[in-house]
Amino acid sequence: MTTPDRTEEDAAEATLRPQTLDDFTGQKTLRENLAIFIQAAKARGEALDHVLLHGPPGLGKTTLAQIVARELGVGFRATSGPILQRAGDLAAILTNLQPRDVLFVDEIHRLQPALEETLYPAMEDFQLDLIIGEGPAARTVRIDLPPFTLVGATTRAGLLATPLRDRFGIPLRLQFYTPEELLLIVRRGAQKLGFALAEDGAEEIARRSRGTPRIAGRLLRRVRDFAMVAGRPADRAMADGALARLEVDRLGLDAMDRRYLRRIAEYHNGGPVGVETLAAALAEARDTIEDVIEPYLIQEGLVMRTPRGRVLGEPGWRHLGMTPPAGFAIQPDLLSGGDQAP
Ligand SMILES: Nc1ncnc2c1ncn2[C@@H]1O[C@H](COP(=O)(O)OP(=O)(O)OP(=O)(O)O)[C@@H](O)[C@H]1O
Ligand SMILES: [Mg+2]
Repeated sequence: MTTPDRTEEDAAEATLRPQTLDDFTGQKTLRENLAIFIQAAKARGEALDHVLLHGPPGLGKTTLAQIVARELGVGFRATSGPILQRAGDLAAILTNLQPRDVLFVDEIHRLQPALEETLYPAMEDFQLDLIIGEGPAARTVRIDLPPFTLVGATTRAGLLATPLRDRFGIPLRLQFYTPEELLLIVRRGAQKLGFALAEDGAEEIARRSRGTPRIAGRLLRRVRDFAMVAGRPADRAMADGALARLEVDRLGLDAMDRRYLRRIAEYHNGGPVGVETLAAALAEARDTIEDVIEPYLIQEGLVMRTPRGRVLGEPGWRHLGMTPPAGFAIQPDLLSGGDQAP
């Protein structure tokens, strides 16, 4: 339920998606910087420099990419790393862009290496090198592209090859949202859905959304369902009951989060334990653990990344209702130079 990854149900998200930079709550510094770069590019009549959006799922990368195109008043074309298979597909998209258009490439870290190399001259000089024909008769033709803005999105910038990362003039990192920001998002969402949500009900949802607008939207829609069926107003008690039934705990963690924490506590005495070991034990992909589960748990201090593996933090033990083993203390050497990706 609280997995920040996109699911089918999130098709309903479109209704809640902010359309303008002003409508976009939170990420204050990022938003202010972006507004300036957009204004300057528009004033010069040039394409905006390439933008890299990175951060955990559900924080607003796709939303921001659409907003950038709308604020620039240009066309928006979207594709994704795994969808693009052949250089020809990418060439077709690039040559069909209008000047200053935004090309959004989601999950850009999953782009094939060969396509990545096609992108380098396209991003840098707005040129495309195409190989025509085969064997000895093959020749390269160079095609001029309209100036465009590539907006790339990735859950971890560390997964990108350095030459690709370096070609983004505007790298932007999205942060988890504060409960106050989420409260604004929940209130606004309830309004858009035409749903009477009491202030304390909104607070409860905001507090338990794992710092993630996608989860806030999802919990909001579910609480609305419970309130409708129960025929009672959606206040704190209603929200609390609904979230408890969805197995969202008081910190907003879901069953998977708790399974992860319990594994470290019960099988590894609090760690350190390697991420591969955890992935195998939990039957989850390592990427899912690192991109989806861990970022929030780390931010909240429930778990820590150390060079020797994951270690349960004191709040992690407390949240599980367990006491740390005797002599539990984080050794300073464990904390220096963690293997955390940038
Ligand atoms: N700042 C915000 N204010 C209000 N709603 C937001 C905000 N950011 C995101 N949302 C909502 O959260 C949902 C998820 O956002 P989005 O799809 O942009 O996330 P994402 O970062 O692209 O996720 P993924 O990594 O899974 O692609 C959207 O429905 C959007 O309406
Ligand atoms: Mg997205």
